[in-house]
Amino acid sequence: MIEVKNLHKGFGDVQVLKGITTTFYPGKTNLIIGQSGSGKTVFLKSLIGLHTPEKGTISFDGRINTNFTEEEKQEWRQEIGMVFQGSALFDSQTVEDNVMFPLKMFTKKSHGEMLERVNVVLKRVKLENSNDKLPAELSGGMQKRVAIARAIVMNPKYLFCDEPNSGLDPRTAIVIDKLIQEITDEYQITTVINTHDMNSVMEIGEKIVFLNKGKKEWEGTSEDIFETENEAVVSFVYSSNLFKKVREAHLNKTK
Ligand SMILES: Nc1ncnc2c1ncn2[C@@H]1O[C@H](COP(=O)(O)OP(=O)(O)OP(=O)(O)O)[C@@H](O)[C@H]1O
Repeated sequence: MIEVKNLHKGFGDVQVLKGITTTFYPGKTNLIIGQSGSGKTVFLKSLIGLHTPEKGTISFDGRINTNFTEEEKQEWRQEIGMVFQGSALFDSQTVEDNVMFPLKMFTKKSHGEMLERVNVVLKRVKLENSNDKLPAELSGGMQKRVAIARAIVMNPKYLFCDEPNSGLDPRTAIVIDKLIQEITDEYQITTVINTHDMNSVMEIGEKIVFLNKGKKEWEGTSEDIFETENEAVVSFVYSSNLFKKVREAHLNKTK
């Protein structure tokens, strides 16, 4: 569980995050949405410790990250998995080496043990038999699977994803979203995803936090988002005609 309390972060005179309070539970896909510039990236970077809060706290299962000793910080880093926009794989390394990287970096396992673990996670993302391929030989969707395998190879408690399905066609994007949701549930990971993708909101939004100008404007589930009267949420989420129609149909059905 990640508890964010009254989080403030700014740069110079510009206040970006203005007192965000929310809780993310294990086993749930938590989505951060909001207009460009609303503070989603600064929020995610604060969660992974790249920004230090000016005020407020972020605690990981009761442990406040700004209070960590160097040793605790090292331990906590190993509890975190990350999936970046564009997959961020090492182009000159094979799939196997990409996925093995965190194990080599953080553990003293033997090569055999590492390989065993790599094969488990590659199987989980349905990429068995791709060990020797280079990223360039894979489709965008397969590259994302490698990135997910690498993110979970250390068996993380927390998973952070920045636009995990950017650049994918809608069908592949949903497959990747569902994979993240299944893994989150299976391993009871606390997963936080930054997204622009309204399909993701509808498909895997178990908890959605809507940021507006650095404040938490609204939070709820993908079901709640159909029913909300919050004007800022409605105008953002239902800005396309397609989603407007989906919402109208849903509301008519439940009347
Ligand atoms: N390191 C920084 N220094 C100064 N200002 C910053 C820094 N990082 C972000 N900002 C500012 O914070 C605001 C929020 O940026 P952020 O990148 O978090 O938005 P976002 O919601 O992720 O946008 P997008 O959807 O376009 O990625 C912007 O006005 C940005 O210019």
